[in-house]
Amino acid sequence: MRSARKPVGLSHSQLRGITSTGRWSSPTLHTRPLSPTANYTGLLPPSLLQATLKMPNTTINDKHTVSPLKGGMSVLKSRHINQGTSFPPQLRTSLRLRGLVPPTQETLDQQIERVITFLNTLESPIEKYCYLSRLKSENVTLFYRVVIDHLTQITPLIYTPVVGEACQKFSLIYTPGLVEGLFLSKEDKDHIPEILDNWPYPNPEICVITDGSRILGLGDLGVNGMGIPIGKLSLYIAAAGFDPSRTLPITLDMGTNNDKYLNDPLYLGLRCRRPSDPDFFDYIDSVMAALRKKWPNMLVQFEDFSSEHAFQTLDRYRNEYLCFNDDIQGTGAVILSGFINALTMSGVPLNKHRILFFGAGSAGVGVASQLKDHFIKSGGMSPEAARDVFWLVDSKGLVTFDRGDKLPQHKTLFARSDNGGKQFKTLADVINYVQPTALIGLASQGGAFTPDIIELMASMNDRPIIFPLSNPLTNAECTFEQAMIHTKGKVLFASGTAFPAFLDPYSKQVLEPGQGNNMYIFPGLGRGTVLAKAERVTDDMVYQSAVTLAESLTEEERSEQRLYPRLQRIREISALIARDVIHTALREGLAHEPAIVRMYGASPGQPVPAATLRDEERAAALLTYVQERMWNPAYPEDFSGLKAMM
Ligand SMILES: NC(=O)C1=CN([C@@H]2O[C@H](COP(=O)(O)OP(=O)(O)OC[C@H]3O[C@@H](n4cnc5c(N)ncnc54)[C@H](OP(=O)(O)O)[C@@H]3O)[C@@H](O)[C@H]2O)C=CC1
Ligand SMILES: CC(=O)C(=O)O
Ligand SMILES: [Mg+2]
Repeated sequence: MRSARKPVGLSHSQLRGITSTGRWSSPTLHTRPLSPTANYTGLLPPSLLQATLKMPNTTINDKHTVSPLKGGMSVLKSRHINQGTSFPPQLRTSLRLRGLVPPTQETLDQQIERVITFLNTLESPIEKYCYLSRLKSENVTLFYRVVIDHLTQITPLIYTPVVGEACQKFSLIYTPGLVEGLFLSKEDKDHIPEILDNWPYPNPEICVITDGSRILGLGDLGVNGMGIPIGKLSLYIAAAGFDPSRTLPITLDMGTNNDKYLNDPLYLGLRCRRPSDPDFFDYIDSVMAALRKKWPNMLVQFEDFSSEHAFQTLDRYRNEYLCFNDDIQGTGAVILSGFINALTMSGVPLNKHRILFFGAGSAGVGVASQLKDHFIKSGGMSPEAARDVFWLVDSKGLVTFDRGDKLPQHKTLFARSDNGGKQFKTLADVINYVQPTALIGLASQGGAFTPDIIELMASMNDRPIIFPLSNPLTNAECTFEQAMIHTKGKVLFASGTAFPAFLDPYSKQVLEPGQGNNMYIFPGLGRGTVLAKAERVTDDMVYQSAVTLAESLTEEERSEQRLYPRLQRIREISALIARDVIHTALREGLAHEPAIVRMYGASPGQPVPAATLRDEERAAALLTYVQERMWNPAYPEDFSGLKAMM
């Protein structure tokens, strides 16, 4: 087996995108099948050769060369195939697994019980995160069954808040051997197609892409931001049934302006500052073009870009590519949805609301824009009157045209000119001036809604709407308990990260706070867009996802004063959102999936009349169509697919 030839299979350039340090790293080994005739000695450090065992269908002999292997370890190391202790006896024989797993055969439920029991013995959230990441890399089916069956326990571990800590420590907890996404370094600008070729799974349907410049409310985390695309895509899979092997997390490594990481010897990203705007757009243009060339139908979700780049990339690509920005549009939709329900409960007519945003970045302006559209569409207000419902506060105070600083374009959408030359610096001053009915926190300033601020809101409103939406938990502007206590139970509340339930001493009810997080929107929005083979993601599709979410509450949920449905229903909700997003695509003539357009008697790209879309039978059939295409984690009963490995 030992070849006299120079190593082939993995050249240095083929490793691009998988290692961002230039150091040898075992994830490189997942990039493409290793050549059975190659000698990898010298190409890989001996300690890392062990990691080649992770490669399906390969093993290493004692001379450090790679040879094909059927069954055995290759099965256990294939995360999409591995069943561990669930493999039945006859399969253990044909797959040569006997002795490699403990003799007891377990059901998936028993495996889940072990995972949860062990998870509960771990103390720190980050240990739990690492354990779950490892589990996902070893057995995808078990991992997602655990997530789906224990959503309220697991979501905070794989998403906000713990994903925030995981990102901050990404370089520290990085595990060689775990390939969860692609790193596209700006130094690799001339190798982007080659890096995309390295991705081991064919035809991704959806990618979440970040440049790590504004991760949750934690700022510029550089390449450590990778935890966010991974976490978001885990929710796409769990909540909307995307096939795990067809999701692609991407982190653009364009350097970081965070000195802490630039000086951290363990930091895994480029050690340089972020590029100028022309260089940023030049690079991201190349990435977008390469993505479309390789995977023309893939939906791209932009995530956690610094605010100006978030708006600029959305404007630049939204009509040309199938894409959306989750922080602007997904957040806009989820908060509009909670707001629609809060409006009813507040008893204040739509046109009497005065809404104050604490934070004027991508999320703040994204939400304000979505609410404004609703005030126009549903409230019959003129664009000018709807615009006047909103006030923005940023780090310099109330955003006004005559404040003296140059406003970025997105702030001009809601900057005030009716302030009579007066400027307001503190939040309390602004509240006293605006007299808001709703206070929305999207400024990443943990604790900014002090008892005084909350009481001020309560003094002005029978049912103040207070949404501390910043993430992770440490950045929330106030807790549910504080909001309840300081409004004497009157608050209409939603937070970005989930807070525990609270026994309201006034109503004696145990109340669960709403979670106003875009995770209620993006899975269904993405599912609908991809299933419809939509040409692009339109404002109407985003708006519809908000309306569907708002209408999805059951009577019981409404009687519990919820603004959002129970998280446990998220798959059901995502299917409804996907169905209604497809309807919108059909109405707009943007759907191209033949099977779907045929259901409505149309051809691809042909608008379907609103009356046809109201047909309840077709709507029910479309919902079934969506549900039947949701990936459901379960071990196969038919093992013929494994024949090749026997
Ligand atoms: N619940 C959810 O689903 C979502 C929550 N978020 C959360 O929202 C937060 C903001 O995100 P995003 O808008 O994208 O971030 P940005 O960085 O784009 O915006 C942050 C805004 O907060 C303002 N700000 C900063 N410090 C203060 C201060 N002391 N007083 C008042 N305003 C201040 C900034 O002001 P300036 O412009 O002057 O710098 C800026 O306008 C994050 O915590 C994020 O996690 C985001 C998306 C979804
Ligand atoms: C939830 C989310 O997208 C954020 O905090 O950025
Ligand atoms: Mg985000």
